[in-house]
Amino acid sequence: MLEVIGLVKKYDKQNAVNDISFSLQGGEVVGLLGPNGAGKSTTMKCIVGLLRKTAGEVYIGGHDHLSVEAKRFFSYIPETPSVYDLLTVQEHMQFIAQAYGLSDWKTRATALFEYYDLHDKKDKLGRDLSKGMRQKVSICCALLPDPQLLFFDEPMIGLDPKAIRNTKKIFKDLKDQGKTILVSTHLIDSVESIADRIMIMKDGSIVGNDTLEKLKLQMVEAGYSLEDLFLELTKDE
Ligand SMILES: Nc1ncnc2c1ncn2[C@@H]1O[C@H](COP(=O)(O)OP(=O)(O)OP(=O)(O)O)[C@@H](O)[C@H]1O
Repeated sequence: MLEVIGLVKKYDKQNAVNDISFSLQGGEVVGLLGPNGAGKSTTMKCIVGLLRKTAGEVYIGGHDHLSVEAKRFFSYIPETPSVYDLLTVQEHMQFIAQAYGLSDWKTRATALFEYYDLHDKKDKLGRDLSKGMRQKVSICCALLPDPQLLFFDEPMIGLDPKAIRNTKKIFKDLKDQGKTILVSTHLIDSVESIADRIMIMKDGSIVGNDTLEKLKLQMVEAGYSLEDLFLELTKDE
């Protein structure tokens, strides 16, 4: 579903992403973990085409990531969900439907509003939404075209415990629907319960990449927790 080969991103002379390669199979949920500044957001933004990569190749659904064909496969939910101040929640969906040329989107939008508890908010303006609601609107907009692959950048930041629990449930449901998900975070426990695989980034490189099952096995043998392993792999020399 996603293949990243030798991705490099330099800001001036600094290598923010340092020749990384990885892939995601269809239906896999992968957590991209790393401390602040590790390069997670830069990696994601290069993959979705918001930042120009310095080198490397990225394929989505077998297509170059910048092609229209690739764009039909995925949605990206940014760290700070930005909504249009003067569009209502319903108008956000209409905007996405028109941009993607979706017919018969209203039934799907209504179902998404029901599911994400936005039904009574559908006439609210973007500027009047809380951070949690903005995120839900952002997720509904992302799901309206029914993408197979979803990128979430730091989805738990700024959410209260209830909204964090809801977001975890959303991941679980999307996983059950067979979606492929890459989620970047520095909050380990936010992905521990849903990720099939964890990739750990440090200083622009991937320093750990394994299934959660194998990682847990290694951790139990070594008497570690996932947090211990994360701190060990990302510690400064
Ligand atoms: N626009 C930019 N110009 C110059 N350097 C940048 C820019 N954006 C990010 N960087 C640098 O690139 C490196 C990777 O940053 P990035 O935001 O990708 O990390 P991150 O892992 O997402 O961190 P966080 O968890 O804090 O969001 C950091 O050293 C950062 O200072």
